[in-house]
Amino acid sequence: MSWVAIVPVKGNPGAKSRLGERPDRAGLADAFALDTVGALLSARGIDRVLVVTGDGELAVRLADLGADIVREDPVRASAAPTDPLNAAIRQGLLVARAAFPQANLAVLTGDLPALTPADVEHTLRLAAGQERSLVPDAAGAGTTTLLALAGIPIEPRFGVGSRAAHEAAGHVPLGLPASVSIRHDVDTAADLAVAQRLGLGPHTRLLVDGAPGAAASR
Ligand SMILES: Nc1nc2c(ncn2[C@@H]2O[C@H](COP(=O)(O)OP(=O)(O)OP(=O)(O)O)[C@@H](O)[C@H]2O)c(=O)[nH]1
Ligand SMILES: C=C(OP(=O)(O)O)C(=O)O
Repeated sequence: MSWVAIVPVKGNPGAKSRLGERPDRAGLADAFALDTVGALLSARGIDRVLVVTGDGELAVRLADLGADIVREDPVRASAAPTDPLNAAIRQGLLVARAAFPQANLAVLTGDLPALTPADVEHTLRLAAGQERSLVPDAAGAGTTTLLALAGIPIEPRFGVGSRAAHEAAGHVPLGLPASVSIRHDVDTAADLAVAQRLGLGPHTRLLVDGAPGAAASR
């Protein structure tokens, strides 16, 4: 089966504010996106990765990895000032549906620095059996990945309580244990310490290993 991934990336200066005021915040936010996209590009079954972002510098680095960039529409975002994340995702979904009408779609948050290609491939195998599905975050209330088969409408409702909102819209949670990398988005320093134990992707590992103990002690 053929899948297109859509990844929203806020970019800097505002990204990952819940990591707190720390000098490596912006670099870590970039690294999370690079590692998420790198794992997706290495996963069998993912044909294209579309990144929706307004951060031009990061877009160049993501494009160098092999991502297709959808430049976030500032008009669209400002028309939905309370919900720019879902506005950006809708923008990516429109591009994907128009360019790849036969593809199944998977929306992933761009903050999965421990994501492995093997976990992506396992997720896609499970998702092939459901018109609409989702992967909850490790805590269970949020969503890291929202999936729909080709031609099935998909309405993103990311944000607080998104798992329940997505389930109400017909997305079935896939049977993945909380330990798998695809359930581990990183919002806080504590999340980063957990992701470090799972195994970080190369961009994030470089930053975290450069400051030993930083992830666990903040
Ligand atoms: N393109 C785009 N992506 C967004 C936007 N807001 C959040 N994202 C991305 O959506 C994913 C999940 O968002 P969050 O976990 O809230 O990330 P964040 O907004 O950087 O983090 P906080 O500042 O701590 O809320 C991450 O990949 C973000 O980069 C947005 O306005 N536009
Ligand atoms: C975007 C989400 O959560 P968070 O911002 O906490 O990562 C979500 O779970 O839909």
